[in-house]
Amino acid sequence: MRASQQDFENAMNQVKLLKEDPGNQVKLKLYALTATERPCNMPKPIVFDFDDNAKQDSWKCLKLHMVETSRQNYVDLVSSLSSSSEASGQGNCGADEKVQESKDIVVTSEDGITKIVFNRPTKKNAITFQMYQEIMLTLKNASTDNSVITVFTGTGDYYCSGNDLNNLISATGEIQEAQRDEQTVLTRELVSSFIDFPKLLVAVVNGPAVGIAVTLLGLFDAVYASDKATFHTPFSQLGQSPEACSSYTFPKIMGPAKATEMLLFGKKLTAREAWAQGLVSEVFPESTFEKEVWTRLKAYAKLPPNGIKVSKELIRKNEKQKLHAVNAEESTVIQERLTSEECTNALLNFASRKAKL
Ligand SMILES: CCCCC/C=C/CC(=O)SCCNC(=O)CCNC(=O)[C@H](O)C(C)(C)COP(=O)(O)OP(=O)(O)OC[C@H]1O[C@@H](n2cnc3c(N)ncnc32)[C@H](O)[C@@H]1OP(=O)(O)O
Repeated sequence: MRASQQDFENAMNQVKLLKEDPGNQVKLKLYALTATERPCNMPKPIVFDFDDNAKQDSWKCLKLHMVETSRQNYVDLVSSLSSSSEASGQGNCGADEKVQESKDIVVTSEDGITKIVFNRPTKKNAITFQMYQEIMLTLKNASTDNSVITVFTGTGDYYCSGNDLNNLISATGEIQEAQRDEQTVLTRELVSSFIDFPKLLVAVVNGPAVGIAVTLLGLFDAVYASDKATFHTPFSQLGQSPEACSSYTFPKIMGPAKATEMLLFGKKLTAREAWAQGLVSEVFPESTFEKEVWTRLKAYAKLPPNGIKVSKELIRKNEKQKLHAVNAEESTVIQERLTSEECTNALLNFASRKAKL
């Protein structure tokens, strides 16, 4: 069946909704296929010297055939573009239905950069169970979308205050036993998705970072920090133990003695101290932080993506197995810690507002 005028008009509208630019070659082809729809001032071709009526009829017939064929070709081409755009859109985090809808994790994709924003400023961007799920889904999508770099950052004055300590506490202020397992499983799965993430992963640390928001940084490829950022892992104060492979990555990055200060004593580092210890790639003055970092990232995102991907793979591949083993081991300890009296008291104290860092 030939494409109707309506099919053709629908296809013209569909082109405007394509998620990806089809490129100049395709655009030219689409333009050419609409030529028969546009008025043409060129004289009609006189091939044979038949009488005028016969020429008119034959021209009308030819024109109708050209119009129908062009319409059909146009509709077919747009249809193939739409389906390939949808297929790649499934891996496009910006286009993902759930992630797009979330208010606490905001995802955008532009200039080759997938930006994942902790967006819960009234709670200092603390990570809820729902946010754990959304981050994992976003990373999964970002690993196959068109972006070159994936960036985490925060809204408001904090980068992220870590795990939401209310994840385990009921509305009446009691520890919810059933949530302990969920917390352990989610933490392990989240960390796994960072270990396996194949593309460049960059943290733009706009303000204080606490707990798991800090430990995960050991799995990033680059960490840019504002000079008002701080880095704090108060596990001992919370009766907890390190996660996100930090029991392995931190001693490796900064040496065991400095890692002990952070992970065991809960020493809070300034951005410059974190840089001096190798956890942060570069520190920027707060006044120029956003501008400088995003200009730089946009330039990096123009680098050939496949070269970057294989280079990251080379740097990380020998560590992956070890990191997964560490993740598993840390999860076992976290599970134990969550049932400990020390941790229970710390969580209840936080819930009753007796404790703050
Ligand atoms: C529990 C199992 C964990 C397993 C996985 C392990 C994960 C590791 C971690 O990440 S542990 C979490 C570490 N984070 C913390 O301990 C931070 C706790 N928060 C604070 O100490 C303070 O809120 C602060 C220092 C981050 C900020 O203090 P400030 O005085 O500037 O602001 P408020 O305290 O008034 O905070 C504003 C509101 O935000 C809520 N909030 C902040 N952080 C968290 C958090 N991590 N979890 C839950 N809620 C948080 C805070 O309670 C305020 O809420 P309110 O306005 O309703 O009172």
